[in-house]
Amino acid sequence: MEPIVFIGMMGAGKTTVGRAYAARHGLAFIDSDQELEARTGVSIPTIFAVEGEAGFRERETRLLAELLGREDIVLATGGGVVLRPENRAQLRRRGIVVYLHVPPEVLWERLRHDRHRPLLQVPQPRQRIFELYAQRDPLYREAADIVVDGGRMKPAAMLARVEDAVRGYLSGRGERAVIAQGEGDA
Ligand SMILES: Nc1ncnc2c1ncn2[C@@H]1O[C@H](COP(=O)(O)OP(=O)(O)O)[C@@H](O)[C@H]1O
Ligand SMILES: O=C(O)C1=C[C@@H](OP(=O)(O)O)[C@@H](O)[C@H](O)C1
Ligand SMILES: [Mg+2]
Repeated sequence: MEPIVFIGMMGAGKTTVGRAYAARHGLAFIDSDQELEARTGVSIPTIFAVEGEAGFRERETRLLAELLGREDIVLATGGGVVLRPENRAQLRRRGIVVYLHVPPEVLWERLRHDRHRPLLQVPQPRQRIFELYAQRDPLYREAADIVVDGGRMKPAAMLARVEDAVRGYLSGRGERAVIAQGEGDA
Protein backbone atom coordinates (compact mmCIF):
# COMPACT_ATOMS: atom_id res chain seq x y z
CA MET A 1 0.00 0.00 0.00
CA GLU A 2 1.16 3.53 -0.68
CA PRO A 3 2.20 5.70 2.29
CA ILE A 4 -0.35 7.19 4.64
CA VAL A 5 0.82 10.78 4.97
CA PHE A 6 -0.16 13.24 7.69
CA ILE A 7 -0.15 16.92 6.82
CA GLY A 8 -1.25 19.99 8.77
CA MET A 9 -0.06 22.87 10.87
CA MET A 10 2.62 22.79 13.52
CA GLY A 11 1.01 21.35 16.65
CA ALA A 12 -1.83 19.61 14.79
CA GLY A 13 -0.55 16.26 16.06
CA LYS A 14 1.00 14.80 12.90
CA THR A 15 3.93 13.30 14.78
CA THR A 16 1.85 12.15 17.78
CA VAL A 17 -1.15 10.75 15.89
CA GLY A 18 0.94 9.44 12.99
CA ARG A 19 3.13 7.39 15.29
CA ALA A 20 0.09 5.98 17.11
CA TYR A 21 -1.64 5.13 13.82
CA ALA A 22 1.45 3.27 12.59
CA ALA A 23 1.79 1.33 15.85
CA ARG A 24 -1.85 0.21 15.76
CA HIS A 25 -1.64 -0.94 12.17
CA GLY A 26 1.79 -2.57 12.23
CA LEU A 27 3.23 -0.06 9.78
CA ALA A 28 6.65 1.57 9.90
CA PHE A 29 6.55 5.19 11.09
CA ILE A 30 8.77 7.92 9.70
CA ASP A 31 8.69 11.54 10.82
CA SER A 32 10.20 13.77 8.16
CA ASP A 33 11.81 16.17 10.64
CA GLN A 34 13.22 13.39 12.81
CA GLU A 35 14.60 11.70 9.70
CA LEU A 36 16.31 14.93 8.64
CA GLU A 37 17.77 15.30 12.13
CA ALA A 38 19.03 11.72 12.07
CA ARG A 39 20.60 12.13 8.64
CA THR A 40 22.24 15.48 9.26
CA GLY A 41 23.12 14.83 12.90
CA VAL A 42 21.80 18.25 13.93
CA SER A 43 18.45 19.64 15.11
CA ILE A 44 15.82 21.32 12.91
CA PRO A 45 16.56 24.73 14.53
CA THR A 46 20.24 24.22 13.66
CA ILE A 47 19.42 23.41 10.02
CA PHE A 48 17.39 26.64 9.87
CA ALA A 49 20.21 28.60 11.53
CA VAL A 50 22.93 27.27 9.20
CA GLU A 51 21.11 26.90 5.87
CA GLY A 52 18.11 29.16 6.32
CA GLU A 53 14.54 28.12 5.62
CA ALA A 54 15.46 27.73 1.93
CA GLY A 55 18.07 25.07 2.73
CA PHE A 56 15.64 23.25 4.99
CA ARG A 57 12.94 23.27 2.27
CA GLU A 58 15.37 21.75 -0.24
CA ARG A 59 16.14 18.89 2.10
CA GLU A 60 12.46 18.46 2.92
CA THR A 61 11.49 18.22 -0.78
CA ARG A 62 14.19 15.66 -1.56
CA LEU A 63 13.23 13.54 1.43
CA LEU A 64 9.52 13.70 0.60
CA ALA A 65 10.14 12.43 -2.94
CA GLU A 66 12.22 9.58 -1.58
CA LEU A 67 9.79 8.54 1.15
CA LEU A 68 6.72 8.69 -1.09
CA GLY A 69 8.36 5.91 -3.07
CA ARG A 70 8.14 3.51 -0.13
CA GLU A 71 5.42 0.99 0.66
CA ASP A 72 3.59 0.39 3.91
CA ILE A 73 4.77 3.37 5.88
CA VAL A 74 3.09 6.14 7.82
CA LEU A 75 4.76 9.48 7.18
CA ALA A 76 4.42 12.56 9.37
CA THR A 77 5.48 15.62 7.41
CA GLY A 78 6.56 19.05 8.64
CA GLY A 79 3.89 21.75 8.59
CA GLY A 80 5.46 23.63 5.68
CA VAL A 81 5.66 20.71 3.26
CA VAL A 82 2.67 22.00 1.27
CA LEU A 83 4.28 25.35 0.48
CA ARG A 84 5.95 24.10 -2.68
CA PRO A 85 3.61 23.26 -5.57
CA GLU A 86 5.88 20.36 -6.54
CA ASN A 87 5.43 18.83 -3.08
CA ARG A 88 1.66 19.18 -3.30
CA ALA A 89 1.73 17.51 -6.70
CA GLN A 90 3.84 14.64 -5.33
CA LEU A 91 1.42 14.21 -2.43
CA ARG A 92 -1.56 14.12 -4.75
CA ARG A 93 0.14 11.61 -7.02
CA ARG A 94 1.19 9.18 -4.36
CA GLY A 95 0.08 8.76 -0.79
CA ILE A 96 -3.14 8.62 1.13
CA VAL A 97 -2.96 12.16 2.46
CA VAL A 98 -4.66 13.00 5.75
CA TYR A 99 -5.00 16.65 6.75
CA LEU A 100 -5.28 17.05 10.52
CA HIS A 101 -7.26 20.26 10.72
CA VAL A 102 -6.97 22.02 14.07
CA PRO A 103 -8.04 25.66 14.62
CA PRO A 104 -5.24 28.16 15.27
CA GLU A 105 -6.32 29.06 18.82
CA VAL A 106 -5.90 25.38 19.83
CA LEU A 107 -2.53 25.21 18.06
CA TRP A 108 -1.40 28.23 20.03
CA GLU A 109 -2.40 26.62 23.34
CA ARG A 110 -0.25 23.61 22.46
CA LEU A 111 2.76 25.48 21.11
CA ARG A 112 3.06 28.59 23.28
CA HIS A 113 5.94 27.13 25.31
CA ASP A 114 7.56 25.22 22.43
CA ARG A 115 11.16 26.12 21.53
CA HIS A 116 11.75 23.51 18.83
CA ARG A 117 9.90 25.24 16.00
CA PRO A 118 12.09 27.96 14.50
CA LEU A 119 9.22 29.69 12.65
CA LEU A 120 7.66 30.55 16.02
CA GLN A 121 10.78 32.15 17.49
CA VAL A 122 9.44 35.61 16.67
CA PRO A 123 8.14 38.49 18.83
CA GLN A 124 4.48 37.69 18.05
CA PRO A 125 4.26 33.89 17.79
CA ARG A 126 0.49 33.75 18.32
CA GLN A 127 -0.11 36.11 15.42
CA ARG A 128 2.35 34.09 13.34
CA ILE A 129 0.32 30.91 13.86
CA PHE A 130 -2.84 32.67 12.70
CA GLU A 131 -1.05 34.03 9.62
CA LEU A 132 0.46 30.67 8.74
CA TYR A 133 -2.94 29.03 9.20
CA ALA A 134 -4.62 31.52 6.85
CA GLN A 135 -1.91 30.99 4.24
CA ARG A 136 -1.70 27.23 4.50
CA ASP A 137 -5.19 25.92 5.21
CA PRO A 138 -6.16 26.11 1.49
CA LEU A 139 -2.90 24.38 0.53
CA TYR A 140 -3.49 21.50 2.94
CA ARG A 141 -7.00 21.08 1.54
CA GLU A 142 -5.63 21.08 -2.00
CA ALA A 143 -3.16 18.30 -1.20
CA ALA A 144 -5.42 16.15 1.03
CA ASP A 145 -7.47 13.08 0.23
CA ILE A 146 -9.03 13.15 3.69
CA VAL A 147 -9.67 16.05 6.08
CA VAL A 148 -10.06 15.19 9.77
CA ASP A 149 -11.34 17.96 12.02
CA GLY A 150 -9.88 18.13 15.48
CA GLY A 151 -10.01 20.62 18.29
CA ARG A 152 -9.52 20.27 22.01
CA MET A 153 -9.52 16.50 21.88
CA LYS A 154 -7.00 14.01 23.21
CA PRO A 155 -4.66 12.28 20.76
CA ALA A 156 -6.58 9.00 21.24
CA ALA A 157 -9.84 10.64 20.17
CA MET A 158 -8.14 12.21 17.17
CA LEU A 159 -6.66 8.83 16.27
CA ALA A 160 -10.13 7.23 16.39
CA ARG A 161 -11.43 9.88 13.99
CA VAL A 162 -8.51 9.31 11.66
CA GLU A 163 -9.09 5.56 11.67
CA ASP A 164 -12.77 5.99 10.80
CA ALA A 165 -11.93 8.43 8.03
CA VAL A 166 -9.17 6.30 6.47
CA ARG A 167 -11.29 3.17 6.65
CA GLY A 168 -14.15 4.97 4.93
CA TYR A 169 -11.84 6.37 2.29
CA LEU A 170 -10.22 3.02 1.54
CA SER A 171 -13.52 1.17 1.40
CA GLY A 172 -14.62 3.59 -1.30
CA ARG A 173 -11.71 2.50 -3.46
CA GLY A 174 -12.89 -0.98 -4.45
CA GLU A 175 -10.23 -3.61 -3.85
CA ARG A 176 -8.76 -1.62 -0.99
CA ALA A 177 -11.86 -2.34 1.07
CA VAL A 178 -10.25 -5.69 1.95
CA ILE A 179 -7.19 -3.95 3.34
CA ALA A 180 -9.36 -1.51 5.26
CA GLN A 181 -11.31 -4.36 6.90
CA GLY A 182 -8.11 -6.01 8.05
CA GLU A 183 -6.78 -2.81 9.49
CA GLY A 184 -10.04 -2.13 11.27
CA ASP A 185 -9.89 -5.52 12.97
CA ALA A 186 -6.33 -4.99 14.19
N1 LIG B 1 -4.80 15.87 20.39
C1 LIG B 1 -3.89 16.53 21.15
N2 LIG B 1 -4.27 17.11 22.30
C2 LIG B 1 -3.40 17.77 23.05
N3 LIG B 1 -2.09 17.91 22.77
C3 LIG B 1 -1.66 17.33 21.65
C4 LIG B 1 -2.51 16.61 20.78
N4 LIG B 1 -1.79 16.16 19.75
C5 LIG B 1 -0.53 16.59 19.97
N5 LIG B 1 -0.45 17.28 21.11
C6 LIG B 1 0.72 17.95 21.69
O1 LIG B 1 0.95 19.10 20.89
C7 LIG B 1 2.33 19.22 20.62
C8 LIG B 1 2.56 19.12 19.15
O2 LIG B 1 2.23 17.81 18.69
P1 LIG B 1 3.00 17.14 17.47
O3 LIG B 1 2.52 15.74 17.37
O4 LIG B 1 4.45 17.39 17.58
O5 LIG B 1 2.41 18.00 16.27
P2 LIG B 1 2.99 18.22 14.81
O6 LIG B 1 3.90 17.09 14.48
O7 LIG B 1 1.76 18.25 13.94
O8 LIG B 1 3.67 19.55 14.87
C9 LIG B 1 3.03 18.13 21.42
O9 LIG B 1 3.41 18.70 22.65
C10 LIG B 1 1.96 17.09 21.60
O10 LIG B 1 2.16 16.35 22.79
O1 LIG C 1 5.38 24.63 9.71
C1 LIG C 1 6.57 24.62 9.32
O2 LIG C 1 6.97 25.29 8.34
C2 LIG C 1 7.52 23.74 10.05
C3 LIG C 1 7.02 22.74 10.86
C4 LIG C 1 7.87 21.83 11.63
O3 LIG C 1 7.25 20.57 11.72
P1 LIG C 1 5.91 20.28 12.58
O4 LIG C 1 4.73 20.67 11.74
O5 LIG C 1 5.93 18.82 12.87
O6 LIG C 1 6.00 21.11 13.82
C5 LIG C 1 9.26 21.71 10.99
O7 LIG C 1 9.18 20.99 9.79
C6 LIG C 1 9.86 23.05 10.76
O8 LIG C 1 10.01 23.68 12.01
C7 LIG C 1 8.99 23.93 9.83
MG1 LIG D 1 5.91 17.00 13.81
